[in-house]
Amino acid sequence: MTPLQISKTVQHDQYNELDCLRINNSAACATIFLQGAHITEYSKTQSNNLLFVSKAEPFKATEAIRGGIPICWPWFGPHSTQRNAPAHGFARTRIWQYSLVHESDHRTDILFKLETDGHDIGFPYKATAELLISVGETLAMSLTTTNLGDEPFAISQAMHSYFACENIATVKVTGLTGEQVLDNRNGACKPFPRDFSFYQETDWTVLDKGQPILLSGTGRPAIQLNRLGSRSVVVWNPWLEKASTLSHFQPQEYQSMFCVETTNAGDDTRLIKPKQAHALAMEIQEISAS
Ligand SMILES: O=P(O)(O)OC[C@H]1O[C@H](O)[C@H](O)[C@@H](O)[C@@H]1O
Repeated sequence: MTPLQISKTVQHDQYNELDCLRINNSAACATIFLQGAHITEYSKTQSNNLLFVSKAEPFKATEAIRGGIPICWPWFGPHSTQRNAPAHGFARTRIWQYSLVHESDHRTDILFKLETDGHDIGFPYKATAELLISVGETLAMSLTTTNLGDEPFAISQAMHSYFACENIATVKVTGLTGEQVLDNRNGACKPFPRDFSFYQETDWTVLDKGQPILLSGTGRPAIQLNRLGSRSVVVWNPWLEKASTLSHFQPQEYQSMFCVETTNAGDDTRLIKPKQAHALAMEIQEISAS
């Protein structure tokens, strides 16, 4: 397909089996796939992609992309009761509708929308998920869930952000002073270290107060992660052994990625009443060379 210029800063393109939008403004460029409303590239002008995407990713229809920022919705992790429901919900393999809502020289805002009609496996409710992705000096994303039905429902969710790094051994996660940390591998609770480094398989849900988090030692500018509507973060690296069991992933790539996921997970699950909405938002900001 020849890319179609749909506005000054947005092109509609295709990569392998998937349609995508390519955004280019004076501050940054980005690639967002319509399947999953899935951003795989965010690069400030003259910089590298700050998101990790696996070299083994085939970009196939109905298969979740390994890397970027998968949207896990309307549940995170395994479904609480239905074993046959897909891990991390169904939003990441659906095609979302989009509209360009704002464009200037230095910022482009696109709104993605997914609607459920009560017939989806694991989620018998009517709802919309609306994801605003704003590409500029910072990358801002806001995911609003609205209950369109007559009964309340609970959701857990994530912006499952894969960050790129040169060497996992030097990465530091600072400011995540969780009061409760759950090790998702074995259910153990433990304190979260003040300055966290990766040295083994890590899969933690940290319940916190939603404060900013600093990601540094990545071999590129440090990142500040700001959140709204989130009092939990999932910190994940599969390390070598688990990496070899993952789809669309080369085992050694565990050294060049880590996930610090803006979530409503664990005890931070949210109840949404009829006609009400909940928004989960984050902003990723490069702050300096590290
Ligand atoms: O392989 P996926 O379904 O994309 O999940 C990848 C990972 O996502 C989260 O970080 C979970 O906490 C992990 O337990 C899971 O392994």
